[in-house]
Amino acid sequence: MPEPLPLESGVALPDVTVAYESWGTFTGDNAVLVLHALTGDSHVVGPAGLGHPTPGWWAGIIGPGLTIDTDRWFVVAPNVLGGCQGTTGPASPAPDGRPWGSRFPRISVRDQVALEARFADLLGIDAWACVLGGSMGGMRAVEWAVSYPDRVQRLLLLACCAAASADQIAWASPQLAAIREDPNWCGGDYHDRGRGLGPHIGLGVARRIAHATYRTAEELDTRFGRRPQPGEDPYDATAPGRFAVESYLDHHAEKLVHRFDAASYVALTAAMNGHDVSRGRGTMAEALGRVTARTVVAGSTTDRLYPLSQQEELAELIPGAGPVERIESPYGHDAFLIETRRLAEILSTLTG
Ligand SMILES: CC(=O)SCCNC(=O)CCNC(=O)[C@H](O)C(C)(C)COP(=O)(O)OP(=O)(O)OC[C@H]1O[C@@H](n2cnc3c(N)ncnc32)[C@H](O)[C@@H]1OP(=O)(O)O
Ligand SMILES: N[C@@H](CCO)C(=O)O
Repeated sequence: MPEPLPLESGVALPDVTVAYESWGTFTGDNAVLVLHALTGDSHVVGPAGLGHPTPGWWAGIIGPGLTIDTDRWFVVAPNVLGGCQGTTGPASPAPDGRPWGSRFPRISVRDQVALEARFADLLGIDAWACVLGGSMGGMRAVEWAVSYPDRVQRLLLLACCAAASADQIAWASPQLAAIREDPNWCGGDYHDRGRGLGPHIGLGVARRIAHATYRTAEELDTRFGRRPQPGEDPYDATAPGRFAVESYLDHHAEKLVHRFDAASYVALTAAMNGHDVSRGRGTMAEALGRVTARTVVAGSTTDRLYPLSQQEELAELIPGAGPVERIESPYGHDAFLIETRRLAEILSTLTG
């Protein structure tokens, strides 16, 4: 970006880069903005590989002939400000050439959206035909519709909230502590210490905590029960092995540690904690009353982290939004990534 980005904190962030992916052709009124979740990225469509750590997280929904048909829509997925997939974040070089590290300024969901609005300006997109996102992506989507009502024509809010709750901040708290108390955190200035010398243990602990909140007690019980991980014995007195569910969480921790930066995890989690679309805008009803987009709100019936009551609040206070579209799923919060058939059904009411 040619100009520094003024942040809510009063700091101006220089040399901001936005990395993004897009599919389809822009015809002036067909742009769809897809906003990823905490550890997601711009890779919404396509296989893993070629620099992409995970396969596209909505590959079954977006593409030629699919629900968001890229023969019709121009789909844009930017990587978030503060993340680690190409858009400026704590691991990016500051103007002095060294990683920002602890010097990376505090950012908010509003700052992330302000950058995305500038990015839209650069692409020549005055208004999005649709903005959609789940979880942290949903926080940005609702912030977009409140900050720039005339730039959002349709809105899909998935598994998200109008303001982070005390419960969500509480779950984030041990995750942040695990990273910051890892001796390799080094106050946030570990990026130039060399590969393998970051706070990987802390990030892994954070992911284990988070991943358990993304799923449900019932699913974990049904799927893993009290089974030991094959070849391991949790009752071995000298070298206790793991239960299968522990091994499962270890696996998700290890995968994240290999693809994600701990300082981004901290910066993004802090931004999510600060999310409150009504901050400085009167009551929640007044803030959400600014939305003019045709809106659909959807949530998972078993989401214990972003409970359906949060989506009910959004649906109730956003003018014209119908009742919440319920995603009946055993998968809790992660339903917005897994239940693609139901998601396609919900999306087609907006983009079909
Ligand atoms: C909107 C966004 O952009 S969000 C970002 C999306 N991507 C991610 O978050 C990546 C991390 N993954 C996840 O969060 C979830 O796996 C999802 C939501 C993407 C998919 O969920 P599911 O399909 O239900 O996958 P699930 O949670 O069962 O995990 C499967 C993995 O666990 C492994 N696993 C299952 N049981 C065990 C066990 N007992 N021990 C070790 N590993 C295990 C599987 O082998 C599989 O490994 P792989 O992913 O390396 O192939
Ligand atoms: N699996 C998702 C869940 C958070 O919404 C992520 O890692 O971003």
